[in-house]
Amino acid sequence: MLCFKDGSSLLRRNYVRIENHLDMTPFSDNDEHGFHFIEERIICDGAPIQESHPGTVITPNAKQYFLTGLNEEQQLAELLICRRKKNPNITNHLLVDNSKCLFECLNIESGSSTTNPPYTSLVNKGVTIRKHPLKNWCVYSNEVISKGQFIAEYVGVVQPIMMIHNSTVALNTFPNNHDYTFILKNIDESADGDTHEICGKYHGNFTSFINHSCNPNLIAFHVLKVEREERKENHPMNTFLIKEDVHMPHVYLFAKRNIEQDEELTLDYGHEYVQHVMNGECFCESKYCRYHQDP
Ligand SMILES: C[S@@+](CC[C@H](N)C(=O)[O-])C[C@H]1O[C@@H](n2cnc3c(N)ncnc32)[C@H](O)[C@@H]1O
Repeated sequence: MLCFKDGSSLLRRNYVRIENHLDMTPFSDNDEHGFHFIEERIICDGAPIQESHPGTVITPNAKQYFLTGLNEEQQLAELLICRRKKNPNITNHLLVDNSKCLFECLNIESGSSTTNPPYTSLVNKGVTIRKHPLKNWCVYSNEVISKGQFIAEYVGVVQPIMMIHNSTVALNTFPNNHDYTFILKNIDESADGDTHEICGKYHGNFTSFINHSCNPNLIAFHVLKVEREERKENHPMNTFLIKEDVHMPHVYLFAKRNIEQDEELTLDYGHEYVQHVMNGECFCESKYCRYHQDP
């Protein structure tokens, strides 16, 4: 059994059981395809880290929602902003700005240690990774998970998108043809498209092995970790950001609905990905599958 920190908590460890019912090949840390379990994302050398946007005001017309009640509107959200500092006036809620679908979470349970980031994984019993004849490795929950629960951060190597697309050697020599990239949403409006991605191919945690489903039970949020905040008198939140990394948000996975024990954890990779990277071949077996056609 592998044991690793999930990147969300400095104290808590998530447990991963590896099972391979097909050929009993052990999947280990640093196995034949060179996968290394890591605890936090790695920023690749040369990736420009932009810290800017002084005075960006977040959520001027904010509404309040609770994390455990994600609704359709929230599920469409593109960005979750996570403050490191607590605002004593606001407790346990998310704020949504409809115009940009900004999420803001405050005071999410962070454990007893002050060094803990705001998220502590609520998944106590960890996950099991098993092989499937068509999808290869799959991740299953070892416990019942409630809608809205935080699962883990998608970690890997953060790199400029061009790096992997130019690096055909790396892609072609990899012993399997699975793809492990997560495009980061660039929220810098002056920038031309997305610039960075997280590659969980060689370095990652169990989230690298989460497969696509057309009816997923997880949802990914792009999270900006606010390093510092300042008081601003006229602002409804009384705060504004003075430092954020707009190119490299963190990707946090949450339960989109209640999940049963031993249910496979899945995400919707999006049409572009399934069409172009998976050639439209989806084995999610969901009755809502967008790609499977009955013979
Ligand atoms: C991030 S990896 C997921 C883990 C992967 N199954 C493995 O064995 O390492 C993404 C790759 O898994 C495969 N995959 C994920 N979801 C799938 C699905 N619903 N149907 C078929 N293949 C899938 C595709 O090859 C895709 O590029």
